[in-house]
Amino acid sequence: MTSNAAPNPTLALAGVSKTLGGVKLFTDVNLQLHSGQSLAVVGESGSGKSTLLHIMAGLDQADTGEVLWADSAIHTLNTSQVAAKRLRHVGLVFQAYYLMPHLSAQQNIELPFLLAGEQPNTQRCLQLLEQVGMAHKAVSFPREMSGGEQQRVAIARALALNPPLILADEPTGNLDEDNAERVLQVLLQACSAQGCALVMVTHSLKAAGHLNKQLSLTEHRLV
Ligand SMILES: Nc1ncnc2c1ncn2[C@@H]1O[C@H](COP(=O)(O)OP(=O)(O)OP(=O)(O)O)[C@@H](O)[C@H]1O
Repeated sequence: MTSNAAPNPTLALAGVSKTLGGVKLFTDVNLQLHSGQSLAVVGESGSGKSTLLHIMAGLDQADTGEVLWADSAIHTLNTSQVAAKRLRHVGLVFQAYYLMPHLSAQQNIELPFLLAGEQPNTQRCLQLLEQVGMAHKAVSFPREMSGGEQQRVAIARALALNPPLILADEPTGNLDEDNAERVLQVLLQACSAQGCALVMVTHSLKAAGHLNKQLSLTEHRLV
């Protein structure tokens, strides 16, 4: 590749389809997302948004089609190869947060550094806690936090290693209006300042409107 060639998209899906439990969720999903771009995926409950996000994350396999992270065709890799790449390439925010219950808020955000074999960047972790409005709960454990507080820690954790791709499932779902706005700005700032690409599943059309592009899973198509 020459130095002025266009970079590969951070995330690309081509011809992706999925059927679960005999029910067709979606078919022939195609998209490309580049550094700095943000995409909201909306659609009715049960339309398959979370499943699509899990396929983008390499946590679930498509029945057909290709999933690429930059130059890696992850549909051709085995589970441990995908997991190793995911650590660096993808920051994930799950609907159910999945914080480690025996770790404090700060330790949860430091965890990606340890998994990547790095010394935690304490300054960055504290800065992220501050950005999501959770600095005052740095030493609190998940059981001592509300759902919305855990959600904000999960968002900070997803950003810790500054991954090229952020995949967030309803990241504002449990937040009041002010905190929803706050975490949206944190996610969008990661796009504009760090060049992350962001996919956000949401039921909130207001939240979706903050992103560059909005697509809907409707009648088995992403349109
Ligand atoms: N392991 C599974 N086996 C069978 N069906 C499943 C499985 N996981 C999910 N489903 C079904 O697939 C459909 C899509 O689920 P998914 O969670 O992707 O939808 P969604 O659009 O994210 O919904 P919501 O907006 O309510 O979170 C649902 O009808 C769900 O019941």
